[in-house]
Amino acid sequence: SKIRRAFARLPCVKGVFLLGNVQELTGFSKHKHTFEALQRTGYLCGLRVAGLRFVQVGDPVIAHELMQISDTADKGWLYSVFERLTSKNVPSIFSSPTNSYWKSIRKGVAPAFNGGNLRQGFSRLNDLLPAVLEHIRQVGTGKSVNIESIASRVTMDAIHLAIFGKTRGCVERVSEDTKPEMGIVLQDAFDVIAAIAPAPWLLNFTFLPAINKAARAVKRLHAQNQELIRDLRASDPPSSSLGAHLLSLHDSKTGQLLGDHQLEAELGTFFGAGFETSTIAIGWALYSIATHLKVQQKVAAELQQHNLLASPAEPKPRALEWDDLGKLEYLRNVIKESMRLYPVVAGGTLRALKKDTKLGPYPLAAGTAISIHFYSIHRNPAYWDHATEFLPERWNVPNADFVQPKAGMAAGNVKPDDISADVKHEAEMSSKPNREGARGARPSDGINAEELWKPDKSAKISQERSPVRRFMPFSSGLRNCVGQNLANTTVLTFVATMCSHFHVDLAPEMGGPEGVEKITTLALTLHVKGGLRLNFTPRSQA
Ligand code: HEM
Repeated sequence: SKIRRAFARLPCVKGVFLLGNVQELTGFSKHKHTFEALQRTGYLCGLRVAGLRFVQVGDPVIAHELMQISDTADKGWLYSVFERLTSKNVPSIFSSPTNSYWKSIRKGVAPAFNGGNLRQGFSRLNDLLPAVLEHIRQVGTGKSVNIESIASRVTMDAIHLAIFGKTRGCVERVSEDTKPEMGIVLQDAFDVIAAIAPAPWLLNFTFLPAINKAARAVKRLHAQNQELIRDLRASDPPSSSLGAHLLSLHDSKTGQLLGDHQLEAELGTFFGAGFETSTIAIGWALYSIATHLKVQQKVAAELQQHNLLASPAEPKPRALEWDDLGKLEYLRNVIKESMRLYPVVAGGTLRALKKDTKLGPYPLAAGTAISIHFYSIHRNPAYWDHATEFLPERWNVPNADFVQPKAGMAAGNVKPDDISADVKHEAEMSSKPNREGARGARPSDGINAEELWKPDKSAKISQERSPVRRFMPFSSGLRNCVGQNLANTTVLTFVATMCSHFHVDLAPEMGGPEGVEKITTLALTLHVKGGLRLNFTPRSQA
């Protein structure tokens, strides 16, 4: 009742009688409706649906307070629903509160994503792409492809490479024009979670046909995860791989190596967190390029500058190399801008207050559930000029990931080189070399994938307080995405290769950007219902 009383003082948006804000919290376009609610209420408001109450935050400064290493808030109870996806409701790196278990897993797996290891695995990732290029050529000019079906085969194999050091052969069957079987199982189970998130107990009512279908999807995922563990135990993954790291992890409570249920939770999490997200990020990046001709021309010019662009005179340009990723600055900015306007995890992250806390002017009670809405933060006009326009150039400014100091901000208190605790921590957590990584990941070892997304990581922040992040497609603070270097590398490699070989257009049947907008929906991810269709015209054609 304390939560309820405090909640009642928040600006709220009128909802449906008894049910509440169904449109903002459960509707097809809930990302837009929540954003509109936040716009009307000063970027902090209370929304409720069927007895559940959420404080929505669309202001990066307030979000910053909540996502820091403070004891203000932690991952909330809603994350336990993800544990339904693994057997026995075991916590994982994703669902666990920020405790010693989480810390031991995070520290243990982070090195698998460091620059040295990604660099080592790059050529195998890159080797996946010729089959994709060939498939698109075979489809032919004037016919559209579902880019998510195609990209998902690469992202699935890329995650397999990261875990097992080998692919699952998904790209080999790219001509099937569907997502790989394993991805379909994952997606079905995640659809269940998105639908029943606030009421996971619903899964017990298996006598209802819809729930029965959902329960079967979750069961299939459990079986799939168990098969992955058997594979992992039977194979001998390279010591730099994520799989080897997982196999050598100890439970901080028992001191024992992780058991099967824990491994299942972790493996399921890595596939669940990395597959759909990376796939859709590729889709949004190519959509943005396809719908902005001048941007596409600039991307092509940059590729040409590095001899990576196909043309009638040069139908087979040289293959992309690891070092190119560091040089394609404009394309990286294009991808960042697409992640700003279309953050895959648009609904953001959830926190529960650990103690009574004032958010902005509103005192809230311990236990209050807070939703940090990335979509709104990324479009909040108080923090972004021309917030709804697609402007890759905005990323040319140093430290553009962070709230820019405004005139009148305590300029006298500038502390040069002050990197905030969480940024330092992020860097430490993700860059400690592992045993083999120590060989592969020396700082002098050429371009490190972690450095690719400058100015963020190497930011020299000069603000009085720790820097406030306004760009957070991978979340922010300690609980940010541990796989973001792999994601960024996969997305950039895929998009660069496609743009090297093809001119990309939005397929006419999508009905232009307006048509795409109409069928864009937010479940767990912000995606185009039914998939995004694009036309590819080979640049080698005259
Ligand atoms: C473009 C692709 C991706 C996006 C946009 C993305 C985004 C995110 C976000 C927003 C979070 C925080 C979620 C929350 O707080 O509820 C997160 C966490 C996480 N992501 Fe990603 N992710 C991507 C790719 C990946 C990949 C490729 C992997 C690994 C294979 C991965 C593994 C994880 C894990 C394990 C966590 C939990 C980290 C922790 O709590 O310590 N993600 N991701």
